[in-house]
Amino acid sequence: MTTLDHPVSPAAPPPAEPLTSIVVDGVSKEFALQYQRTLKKIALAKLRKQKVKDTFLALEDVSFKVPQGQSIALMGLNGSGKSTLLKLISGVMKPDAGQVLTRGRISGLIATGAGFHQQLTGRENIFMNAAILGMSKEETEAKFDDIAAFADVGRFMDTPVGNYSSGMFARLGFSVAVHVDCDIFVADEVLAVGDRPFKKKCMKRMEEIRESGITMFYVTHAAASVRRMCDRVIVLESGKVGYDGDVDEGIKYLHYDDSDDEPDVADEDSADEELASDI
Ligand SMILES: Nc1ncnc2c1ncn2[C@@H]1O[C@H](COP(=O)(O)OP(=O)(O)OP(=O)(O)O)[C@@H](O)[C@H]1O
Repeated sequence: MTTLDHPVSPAAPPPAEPLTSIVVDGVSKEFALQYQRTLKKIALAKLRKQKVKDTFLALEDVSFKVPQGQSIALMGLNGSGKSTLLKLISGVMKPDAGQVLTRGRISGLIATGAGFHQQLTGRENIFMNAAILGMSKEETEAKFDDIAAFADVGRFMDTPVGNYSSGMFARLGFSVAVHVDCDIFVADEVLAVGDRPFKKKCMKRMEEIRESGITMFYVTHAAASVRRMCDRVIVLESGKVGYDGDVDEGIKYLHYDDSDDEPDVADEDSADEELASDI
């Protein structure tokens, strides 16, 4: 990942045209699929003239630009390449072809608990995670009470996160991510974790992030929250951009509004609708 010049400064006068926040230009990412794990199995497979490894193109020639302040829902079926694209944008991974350019500081949540150390306490992990996201110790100290209040893990703040439930883990990670001053916020299915009150709090916070002019790029399957929070939908299909444009058209494109959904899927959708309207 390369950085675009001139990070957004709060002191800068508002430009006539929004600055470009993210450029994804002809990006491809290939993964190696290892069929045999041990040396013995590899040797046996080679003797039997079986394939020991293969490659898989998770992203193929993906291109788009995002203006500063736009809020994008990255959608698509399981395995279509959403998380991989998010990792390339956040700089966790490098593309094999093409380039990704971003402007300013990036924060967000790529994987629940990524960068957390099981043996360290919630408090220690907040400081470590915040440092990874580019916050100084003083900055973290100043925001610590807000981060702790948002995570709301109570007395568990001073116990090792290895003893946390998966929801508590997610709350802590999300809480640090949303308290970082950033220009781009990326998030992978944040609303898929946590209980209902926490989901509500996350959505509210994400709305605040959006309203503050931060570029948002997040993966979701929830049509109602996309309608509420996004200006644009990008749909990935087997690693390629299948759709890029208006939100309502994007949801239609995905058939997420079809009335012949399975009952449990319809329930999930109406819960999402309810959650979005609750806020
Ligand atoms: N490190 C890796 N090694 C090999 N294959 C990988 C790796 N990471 C991802 N893949 C493969 O790349 C494809 C895209 O994965 P990715 O996680 O980006 O999809 P996704 O759209 O986020 O899926 P989901 O909705 O299930 O989270 C999948 O087939 C996955 O198995």
